[in-house]
Amino acid sequence: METKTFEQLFAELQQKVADGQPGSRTVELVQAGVHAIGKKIVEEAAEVWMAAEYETDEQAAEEISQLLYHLQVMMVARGISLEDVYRHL
Ligand SMILES: N=c1c2ncn([C@@H]3O[C@H](COP(=O)(O)OP(=O)(O)OP(=O)(O)O)[C@@H](O)[C@H]3O)c2ncn1[C@@H]1O[C@H](COP(=O)(O)O)[C@@H](O)[C@H]1O
Repeated sequence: METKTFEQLFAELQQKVADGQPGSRTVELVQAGVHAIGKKIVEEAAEVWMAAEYETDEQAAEEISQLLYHLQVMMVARGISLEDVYRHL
């Protein structure tokens, strides 16, 4: 399976939102706004916690990928770049 890096995913999401790509969940979420995206982040974070405590490595990894995806959606919605975040690492 072809894998996608964090940077590649971010570039893809930015492009989809810039194009307003029909059928894109990312475009839908960005249109729904920061409040709706924030709720998804909290939900996914809880799922990461539960998966890490009670599920397999594979399930935990999947939940982590969903959390990272939703964090990137929030960044796109707020116009925050990878560099803006990396500066704090
Ligand atoms: N990495 C992800 C990704 N991770 C999670 N998700 C979405 O987040 C959902 C996970 O949330 P839930 O388990 O809560 O699912 P749900 O209950 O259906 O969520 P709700 O719609 O009810 O809020 C999944 O069903 C996916 O729809 C993602 N959607 C997209 N991506 C990537 O983003 C790219 C762009 O996607 P689109 O914008 O949809 O084209 C894709 O190529 C993917 O690589």
